[in-house]
Amino acid sequence: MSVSENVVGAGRTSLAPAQTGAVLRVEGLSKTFPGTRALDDVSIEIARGEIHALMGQNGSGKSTLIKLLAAYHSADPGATAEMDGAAFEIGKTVPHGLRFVHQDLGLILELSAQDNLALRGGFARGFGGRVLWRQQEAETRRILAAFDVDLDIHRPLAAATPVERTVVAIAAALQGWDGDGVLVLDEPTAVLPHDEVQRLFDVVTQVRKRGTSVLYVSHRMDEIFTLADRVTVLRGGRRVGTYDIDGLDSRALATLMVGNDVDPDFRADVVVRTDTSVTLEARDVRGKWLRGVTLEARAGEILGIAGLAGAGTLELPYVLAGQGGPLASGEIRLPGRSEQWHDVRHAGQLGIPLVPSDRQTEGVIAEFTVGENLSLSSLRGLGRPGHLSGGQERSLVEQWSERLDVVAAGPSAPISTLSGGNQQKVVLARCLAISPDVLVLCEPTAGVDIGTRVAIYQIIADLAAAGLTVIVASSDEGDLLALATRILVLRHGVVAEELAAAGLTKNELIRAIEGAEQ
Ligand SMILES: Nc1ncnc2c1ncn2[C@@H]1O[C@H](COP(=O)(O)OP(=O)(O)OP(=O)(O)O)[C@@H](O)[C@H]1O
Repeated sequence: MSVSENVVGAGRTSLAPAQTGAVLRVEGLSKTFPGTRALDDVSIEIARGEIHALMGQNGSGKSTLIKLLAAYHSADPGATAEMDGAAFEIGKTVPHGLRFVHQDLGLILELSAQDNLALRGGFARGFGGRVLWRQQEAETRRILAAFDVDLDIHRPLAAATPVERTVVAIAAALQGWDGDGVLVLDEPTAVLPHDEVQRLFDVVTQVRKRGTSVLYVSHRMDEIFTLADRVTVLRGGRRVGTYDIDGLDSRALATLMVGNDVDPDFRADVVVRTDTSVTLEARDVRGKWLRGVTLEARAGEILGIAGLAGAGTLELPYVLAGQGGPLASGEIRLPGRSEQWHDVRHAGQLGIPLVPSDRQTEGVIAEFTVGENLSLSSLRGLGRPGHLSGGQERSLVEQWSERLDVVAAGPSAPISTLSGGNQQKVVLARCLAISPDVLVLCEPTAGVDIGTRVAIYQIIADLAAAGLTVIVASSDEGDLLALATRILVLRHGVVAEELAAAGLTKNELIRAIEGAEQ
């Protein structure tokens, strides 16, 4: 399907690509890594002023395509590329009108918004190179005003919300450049809570109104249907096609990505247990955001934790796993093992595995291989005391890689060569490989594709059916609806509502999270 065959949906602010032409055109793009053909003869055209989604399963080549556009990787010979009709050497040069916000945002969190913008765009300087701070401040405010954010420009970004940081990264990318071009956003909402996603959409819509096209990578289907005009789907490094969003529904899109029928509204068939014994109790849990949470969970139960940013949702899993930091307080016990209560600051000794929300900094050890990352928690149980059995380690790694369908060149491949979603699968496998009785998950499917997501839901549901207690905190309502048997909704650090998950609709859950009247 060529760009000119597409009609952009009515009611959107962009023009049909046929009327506007392509601002970016790439043809015949391939990339081979040792042992992996990450992209194979891919073509893509971005129309002027459109929001163009790029979707595909983990490892389908989305990040590779973006890294080639950014000239981070070199391309295999044979590709051609044009920006605004001018040819450029893809993988070697980056045209002026092509800007990027990568997943890690590329910001220095110890510095303020003003300093971060100046580091990219340069400081306003006067005589003798002296920094003109007043001018610098005015320029920072001018840049950020375009995005309608109320941000303290002098405060370190560490204290800003995730969406504020994302906005600063977008502003930094667009600095010194108004109008035509393409802004590439690589999974900007991977771990943004629901309310902040809407704010980011507003920012993206403003960017488009300036006439800038957006190439938007995301695994979240609802975002694509809200925001995008067209979508290019990759599968196994090849382009499946480019489609008008208005002609698709989520099941059709999921099926294009995976290659066979997938139900994006999958709900795990987990039996609600009230007859089993309580396996985890926590009382008066407090922290940076938490203001006194008391909860209990039973064997075979999947307890969901929901809430807006700042409600303490994403802090709770860390505190329960003994990683809540110096502000954490409260008590926890695992009655299946002992009646003794433990201070949550020492809960680490209970060995509750945690799938952390930020796999880059907390989940994987970048210098280790796939196998080493996966077997890390299980080493004590492999072989005789003091003697690690290489054979047992290999078989553990093989078994879990297969079970979670980890796409890697092999167990000895560096973890950094895996796609983001496949790294997440390795982190999950590491936690499951120790056969825990209680498992705590924070954003378990961040950056994970729809097919794998459903596979992960099914594995967790099967383990719960066999007696595992699961606590799952997520900013993605889809995770909670697919998995949980019961959901605690946190507001302002306390449990504001408890919902039975059976029959719960997404709107009901969102209303509860936002604290609106039911
Ligand atoms: N530097 C590298 N060395 C070797 N293989 C790599 C490298 N970078 C990516 N790959 C491989 O290329 C393939 C495509 O990876 P890529 O990161 O582009 O996928 P993706 O679609 O962005 O996935 P995700 O949604 O999980 O982020 C994968 O098989 C990956 O393991």
